[in-house]
Amino acid sequence: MLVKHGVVIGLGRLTSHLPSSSSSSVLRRQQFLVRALCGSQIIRAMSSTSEADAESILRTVTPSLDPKRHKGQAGKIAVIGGCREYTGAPYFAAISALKIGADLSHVFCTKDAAPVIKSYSPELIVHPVLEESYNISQLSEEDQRTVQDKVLGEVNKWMERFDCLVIGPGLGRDPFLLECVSKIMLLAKKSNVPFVVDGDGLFLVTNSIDLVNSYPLAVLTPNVNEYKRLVQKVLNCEVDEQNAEDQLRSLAKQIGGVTILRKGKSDLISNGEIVKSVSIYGSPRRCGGQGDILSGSVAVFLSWAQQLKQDPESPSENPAILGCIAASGLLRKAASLAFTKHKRSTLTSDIIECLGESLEDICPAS
Ligand SMILES: NC(=O)C1=CN([C@@H]2O[C@H](COP(=O)(O)OP(=O)(O)OC[C@H]3O[C@@H](n4cnc5c(N)ncnc54)[C@H](OP(=O)(O)O)[C@@H]3O)[C@@H](O)[C@H]2O)[C@@H](O)CC1
Ligand SMILES: Nc1ncnc2c1ncn2[C@@H]1O[C@H](COP(=O)(O)OP(=O)(O)OP(=O)(O)O)[C@@H](O)[C@H]1O
Ligand SMILES: [Mg+2]
Repeated sequence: MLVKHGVVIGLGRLTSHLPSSSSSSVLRRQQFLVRALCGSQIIRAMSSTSEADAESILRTVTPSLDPKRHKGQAGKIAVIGGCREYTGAPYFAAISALKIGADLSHVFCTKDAAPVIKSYSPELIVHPVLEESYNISQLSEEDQRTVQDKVLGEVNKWMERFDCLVIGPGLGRDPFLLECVSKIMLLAKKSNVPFVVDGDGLFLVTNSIDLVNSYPLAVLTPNVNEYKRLVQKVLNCEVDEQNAEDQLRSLAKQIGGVTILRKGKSDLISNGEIVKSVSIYGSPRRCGGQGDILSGSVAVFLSWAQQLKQDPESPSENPAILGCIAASGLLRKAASLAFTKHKRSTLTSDIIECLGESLEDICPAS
């Protein structure tokens, strides 16, 4: 629409110097060419614009609060992330999942990060199971393997209970830890558990693309840096802003049809076939942690969209695409509301506080 307006204004400017009553064939031809050019721009802009109706998708995928449902049916999410440096990111992702309506939210993090994350919230179930190199470097190779098996055993005993994992917020880049996480991805794939890969999970995946290649239940949520690295690695070229939609489609196709949510001024979403955008006005504040809210939210909406799939009346679109659109729309609405209240001091926690009110506005609880 904005592009359309831009073109219409441009047309007015371009033709304003031409006398409207001119009978000169040259002038008439110029006017015709200008209109034809601008007209085709409008058509091109409209046909390439694939803005999703995020509010309507939010209404479709959000389940009603049915008293017959038991704990767990509205979603069990697990975040794999949280290390010495980063405790905020996994907390933001996990608490956002609960605030949107998931029933249970787990965090699998390192031993150092666990007490800190627990102290942020008693609502989260925190497993201090991940290990970093500095803790095991004095061990023999065999003992290191035993530690890794123990970590994987701890995660795997829960795996089938989860509706979706979020892999990467605040994970860090420790090599031993990332090796364990790559094996956690293999376990999730074996159990057909969907996962959202974000933050340092994307660092891991970009260097080992096979971890997600052709897994239809994988969603990648890169920010500007993470996207650049993915494009360079997978497509062997630079990011092309002029052909952003086509490039995203090619990237998702090249990784075997995984869903990619490219974060930015507009969020762009593709599974290698369709491309959708979500451009609802959000917030001009770019404080850290908003991507973590998004990854936790995608996990919840994806799980809800998966449940809907069992209903023959359900929308035919891929649950991962629906989950991404719903999460992006809700985050932007909450960010906008938080900014109205807090202006320059808006923080990620303020946006999390607005998730409930924003969802309520679209899908009232009763
Ligand atoms: N409150 C919290 O706890 C929050 C924690 N957060 C968590 O932070 C982690 C990184 O995510 P981010 O978004 O800062 O990564 P991004 O924009 O690609 O990098 C920016 C620049 O930093 C650099 N760099 C990063 N890590 C590096 C490393 N280990 N060692 C060396 N360089 C490193 C990076 O360099 P490059 O990747 O280009 O080599 C780039 O230049 C991730 O786990 C995220 O979840 C966020 O969610 C926010 C809230
Ligand atoms: N320039 C922008 N204008 C409006 N919204 C934006 C802009 N850039 C990002 N966003 C919104 O903020 C959300 C988070 O994107 P961002 O690029 O900040 O992620 P991130 O860097 O991974 O965040 P985090 O700090 O949590 O790691 C996106 O879903 C998007 O909707
Ligand atoms: Mg991030």
